[in-house]
Amino acid sequence: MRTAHCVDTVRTAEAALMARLPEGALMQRAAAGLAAACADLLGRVYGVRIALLVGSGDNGGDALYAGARLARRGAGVSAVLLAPDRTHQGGLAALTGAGGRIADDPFAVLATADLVLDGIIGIGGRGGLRPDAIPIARAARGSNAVIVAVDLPSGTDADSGEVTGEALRADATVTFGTHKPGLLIDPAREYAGTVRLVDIGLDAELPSIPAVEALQHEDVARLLPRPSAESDKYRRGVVGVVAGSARYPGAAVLAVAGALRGGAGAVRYVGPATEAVIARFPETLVHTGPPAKAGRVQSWVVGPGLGEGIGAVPEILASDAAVLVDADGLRQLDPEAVRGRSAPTLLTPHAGEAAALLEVAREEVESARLASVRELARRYGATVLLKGSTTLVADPDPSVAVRVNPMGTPWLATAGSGDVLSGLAGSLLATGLNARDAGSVAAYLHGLAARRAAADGTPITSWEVGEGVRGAWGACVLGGRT
Ligand SMILES: NC(=O)C1=CN([C@@H]2O[C@H](COP(=O)(O)OP(=O)(O)OC[C@H]3O[C@@H](n4cnc5c(N)ncnc54)[C@H](O)[C@@H]3O)[C@@H](O)[C@H]2O)[C@@H](O)CC1
Ligand SMILES: [K+]
Repeated sequence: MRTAHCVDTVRTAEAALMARLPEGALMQRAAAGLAAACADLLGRVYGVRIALLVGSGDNGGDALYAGARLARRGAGVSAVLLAPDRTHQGGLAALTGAGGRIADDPFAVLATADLVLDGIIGIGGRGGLRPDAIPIARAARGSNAVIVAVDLPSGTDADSGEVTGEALRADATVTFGTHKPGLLIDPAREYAGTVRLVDIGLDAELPSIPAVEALQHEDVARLLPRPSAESDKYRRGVVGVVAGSARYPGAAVLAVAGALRGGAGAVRYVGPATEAVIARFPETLVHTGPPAKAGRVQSWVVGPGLGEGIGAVPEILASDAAVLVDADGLRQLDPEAVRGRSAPTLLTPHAGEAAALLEVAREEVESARLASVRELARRYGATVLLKGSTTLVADPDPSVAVRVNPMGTPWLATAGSGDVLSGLAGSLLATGLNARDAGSVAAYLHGLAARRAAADGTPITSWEVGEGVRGAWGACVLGGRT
């Protein structure tokens, strides 16, 4: 599991750790890790030209001490001081003592740099880059240098992943002690490049429940259902899929495709697309009457491609099975009906659907994904999976870590991929996973299946994503054993 903590938590943990260490020790650990990561990225240090962008706080201090270490190993290091009268004095002395210098002409230094260390602002920053930093950040980005962000890309918000002004896009970020939520959540995540975590001994001081967490192969392997010797198809769980319409029969087929690969012992399909479903998946149990008469299920998936046929939603919400509501099913969703449920409920909107539920503009959801998913979970008293480039899964209890899916790929932005995801997550619900685990494991398998299918750089279809779930499942189980 990769975990991320918010700034306040990091500050408290750092204070507790610093109280037990000699002064400056923590910054030295950070700088040593940062310098080592730069050396790794560059492949060599001697003769390399490095520009440090140094702001007014300790983030700049980290850059200066790392620069000093690299200068001692033969790099030519120049510091661009953005706030010369408030520069970290110890760091500056270390740099000049090691042969580094202060840049007279920042633009000339940046034009020839091989590597730029962005130490403008770290966790103490508020808002985007200030006007004086913007031309310098643009010159860095316009150069041929590799840009390494210190702790986080300057101008991005550590806690939320929001980018309110201009920020400096990095090729890599070296972060200290723990990930920050913004490094895992778009839009800030896109600015971070490859993220490396430097251990500065903070773990023991951090709370065990992070703000945000991301599953890895072994976590998924641990959560995946496994049938036992006594299992029969009913004990493995039955998932009911209420999807599709005369206009969108394919949504039913794709949701069933996902449901068949999520570990449930049987899939019931209820709706008007029985012929299309049976033609592809003869193993499906089909029913054309109301869902309540379809037979026992442990979970329902309702919504994909329903069009105007959303009349089944209240009936399904009134059942005592776990319920996943997606797509058209999210229209006119009654918060009271959702709140009143005792069985798990998972809502799976994309940004547009989430915006409609929250009655805000889509852009507002996209720019503040973490706040939006938390607000939806709070309002509906349900688990919410907000789809997108970094899919988030929030529990209605705000003290529970929000899961962020690290396995997305832009290739998943293709018609029908959400239908596969909802079937898959609903199937995992039927096997007994709670809503947060079912949603986050489904998003992970779905993303991994898409990545594997698109590994040769060619576009993929939602059908292929469904087909790829088995391979993704296997990769997690095999990877999880190591
Ligand atoms: N606290 C600690 O023990 C450690 C901190 N470390 C480093 O210290 C950083 C935090 O240092 P600070 O608390 O000094 O804060 P920062 O260095 O992140 O920045 C704070 C300074 O930037 C200014 N500022 C705020 N928003 C700005 C903006 N938009 N544009 C320009 N300037 C802005 C503030 O006025 C303040 O002077 C971490 O991100 C990390 O890099 C590491 O050395 C590890 C140990
Ligand atoms: K930074």
